[in-house]
Amino acid sequence: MDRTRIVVIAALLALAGVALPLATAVHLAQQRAVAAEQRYLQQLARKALDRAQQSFADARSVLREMQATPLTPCSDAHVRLMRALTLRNRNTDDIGFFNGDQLACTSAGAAEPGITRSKDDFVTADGIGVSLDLAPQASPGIVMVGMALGHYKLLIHPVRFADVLAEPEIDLAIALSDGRLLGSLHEPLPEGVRRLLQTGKTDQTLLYALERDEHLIAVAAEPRSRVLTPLRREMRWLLPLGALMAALIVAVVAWGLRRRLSPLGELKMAVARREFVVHYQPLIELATGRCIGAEALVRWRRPDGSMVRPDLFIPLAEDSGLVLPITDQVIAEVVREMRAALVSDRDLHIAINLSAQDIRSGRVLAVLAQALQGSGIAPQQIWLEATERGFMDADAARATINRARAAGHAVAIDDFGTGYSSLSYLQGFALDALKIDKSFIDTIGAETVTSSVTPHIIDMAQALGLQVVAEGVETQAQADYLRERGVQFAQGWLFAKALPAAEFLAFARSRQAKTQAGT
Ligand SMILES: Nc1nc2c(ncn2[C@@H]2O[C@H](COP(=O)(O)O[C@H]3[C@@H](O)[C@H](n4cnc5c(=O)[nH]c(N)nc54)O[C@@H]3COP(=O)(O)O)[C@@H](O)[C@H]2O)c(=O)[nH]1
Repeated sequence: MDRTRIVVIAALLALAGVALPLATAVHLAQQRAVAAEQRYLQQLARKALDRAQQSFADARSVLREMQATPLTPCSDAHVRLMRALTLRNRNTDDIGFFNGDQLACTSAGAAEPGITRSKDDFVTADGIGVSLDLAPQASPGIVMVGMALGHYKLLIHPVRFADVLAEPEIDLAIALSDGRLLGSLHEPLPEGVRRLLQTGKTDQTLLYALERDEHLIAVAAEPRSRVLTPLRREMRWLLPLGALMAALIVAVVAWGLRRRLSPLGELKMAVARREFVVHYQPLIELATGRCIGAEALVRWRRPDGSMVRPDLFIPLAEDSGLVLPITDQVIAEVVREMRAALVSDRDLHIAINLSAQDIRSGRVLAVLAQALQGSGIAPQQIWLEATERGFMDADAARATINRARAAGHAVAIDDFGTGYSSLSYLQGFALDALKIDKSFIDTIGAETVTSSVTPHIIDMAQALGLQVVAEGVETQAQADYLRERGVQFAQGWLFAKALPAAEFLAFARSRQAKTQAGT
């Protein structure tokens, strides 16, 4: 994935990371505010139902007391008792005694003649007859609820059934289970609440709670706009929390982006995606001009097709330990690309660069053995190169070199002369070849201080029985000089740069053809 795509994805993630917690905070605040209001309405509805049940219970006990009195109906004492009970009981507004269906007297005294008893709308399980919407002749314009037992009927003002302390915007109402209104806190009752009592449903503008018992339904309702107050309260703490979460997500995204776009992050991804390719720099036998093999040189091919030179990422790969999987990928590529050529030409070899860590751990040998298994490539056809840095841990290096050679590989010391090791130090290691660094080859023919070192390195290497490879040969004069001094092999731009597999194989074939033709 290229940098632009990564940045775009990170920006989208950051945007989502801001939007999501903020939207969640608002949504949560809304839910909590609605739930809080709902709970409050539920409490009010419960209280209203309790209040209505209390009204019924009080009425029932007054009626029973009157039923039980031995006083002569409508006598002074009887009327006094009815008045006393009316005054004492705040759920009773008037009591009447009926002779047959004619009202004989009330708590106010003898009744006007001709007032007949109205019919009950329903009878409770304990025999109390309830009549709604009574219009007593004694108090015109007022609608009352009547409750009757035997000869007695008492009147209750409807507001007593829902007489609960609540804010003015809240509507409280009590109805019979069939929806007929018994009483409400405010008059007139809004249409939405009336519909709610009758159908159990209403529009979205109301927030409400219902409570029921066997006979009654209590409703508490308020306009949905009232939620704004608790909503603001919830937002005061949830929004900062959402903002904090958003900031955290943005910080994590920014951190991830920095990591991902850091050179190490990019290299890790490259390893995971196996973005490494191998080029092959031909190795020439100076005496014959024949191509006897190649050095495998890794390149990092970025998703946009650009190639990154190894000296730009190998040091980071070595510092981070990523060089180990990179070596593994180089081995796999060499086997995949060179298998056929190596099997058909047993004189051909490929040299693979090992890092200091590969040499120290020695695990690369198992990886190599497994890659070669069944490939038909002879271990002798794979040379291993290590720089002087790989020899710092002498015991580990010695063990790895010995195991590599025992497996059949030739081992060369690379970039010789650039480190601190001397030829005598190298005597302690069983090596096959020494590659003289380009910086020494560059001095050939030039009158520099280090010019005299190059023939000395060649002589000492030969004395130690090592094959000598000259690196970075760029001129024919250098090649001639090296051949005259007995250096067997050379590589460098004089012959060819590092080439992709197919080009290298074509180069090797044409070189073979030329040497066979004797040119
Ligand atoms: N651990 C591993 N290290 C590796 C691997 N592949 C490469 N490397 C190391 O990276 C360094 C740079 O390599 P590269 O850019 O490929 O350069 C090589 C040649 O292209 C260059 N060269 C060869 N001939 C000439 C020449 O005539 N002139 C000139 N200016 N440059 C030339 O030299 C590099 C080869 O170096 P060496 O390995 O020392 O033979 C380099 O240190 C590589 O070792 C890998 O797979 N693993």
